[in-house]
Amino acid sequence: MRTTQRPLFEIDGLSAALSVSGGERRLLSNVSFHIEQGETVAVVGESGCGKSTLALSILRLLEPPLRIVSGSVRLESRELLELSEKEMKRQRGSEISIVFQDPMSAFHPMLPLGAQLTECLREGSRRAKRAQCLDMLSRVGLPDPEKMMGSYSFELSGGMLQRVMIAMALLNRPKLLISDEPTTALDVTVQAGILKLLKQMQREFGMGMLFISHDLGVVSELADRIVVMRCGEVVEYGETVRLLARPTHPYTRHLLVMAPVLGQPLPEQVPPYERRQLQTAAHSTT
Ligand SMILES: Nc1ncnc2c1ncn2[C@@H]1O[C@H](COP(=O)(O)OP(=O)(O)OP(=O)(O)O)[C@@H](O)[C@H]1O
Repeated sequence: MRTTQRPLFEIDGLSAALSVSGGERRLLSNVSFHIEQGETVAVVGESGCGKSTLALSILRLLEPPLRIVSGSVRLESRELLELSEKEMKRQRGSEISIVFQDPMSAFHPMLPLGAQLTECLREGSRRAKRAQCLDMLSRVGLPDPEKMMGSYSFELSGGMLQRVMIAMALLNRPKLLISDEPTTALDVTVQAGILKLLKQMQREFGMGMLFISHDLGVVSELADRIVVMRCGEVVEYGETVRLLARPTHPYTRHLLVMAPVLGQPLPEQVPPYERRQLQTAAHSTT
């Protein structure tokens, strides 16, 4: 429910484009939504719809030929698109953190994990930083944090390394955590554990979470509200329970049919002829 106060995080009319010879191709068109403190908002859509472009735009990490064209991105009323690069650098990793899809590529293979974790902390003595890292590693459910600090990324399983990445993202207690397909690269058996951990950490720290996924089934467990994106545009946006029970846009219905985890029958509101079409489409692509 929208309060009268400004939300924790707000995107308004955000558009981004890719420069191509003779013009531009829109990758995000007029994207708007907000996230309250302690709330999870999921952005869902198929590959190529612009989810990662959105995450990188929020962090101002888009590189040419990609660029933000217009709009506004506010964290606690601060306009991120107007900050200097130095100010924005300070926001990243402290006020807004991100957990990426592939934990293996997020760490330097030749540096012990402990050194990479402590590097994220700006204040405090070496000893205090180490203590903070050990505390966070145990909070994310890793056994033997001392040993973990001296380990290298290639020595850990994907699931364990994803937990280290989550610990790293949370070290500075960010106000907003962006999770960009955090379980896609992992075994099905460890996915549920990582989702549970993210939810638990979010509750513990009271932060807002933007959860990016191609899978409506995964986000149905986690999100308070869902933003459905297609070809860079928001086609539907609403509370999870309502959106899953009564999707209004045909594309949302299509994603529902494609969501294996959800395993629910199609909502009654989908007319019979459309059900047949959607089910046939789902079967023909699997
Ligand atoms: N650096 C780039 N150069 C050219 N095109 C790009 C670049 N980055 C993204 N795109 C294009 O922008 C569109 C959106 O890509 P984006 O990675 O944001 O989608 P996505 O929804 O995150 O997809 P996925 O789930 O596969 O990561 C795609 O058509 C993609 O090909």
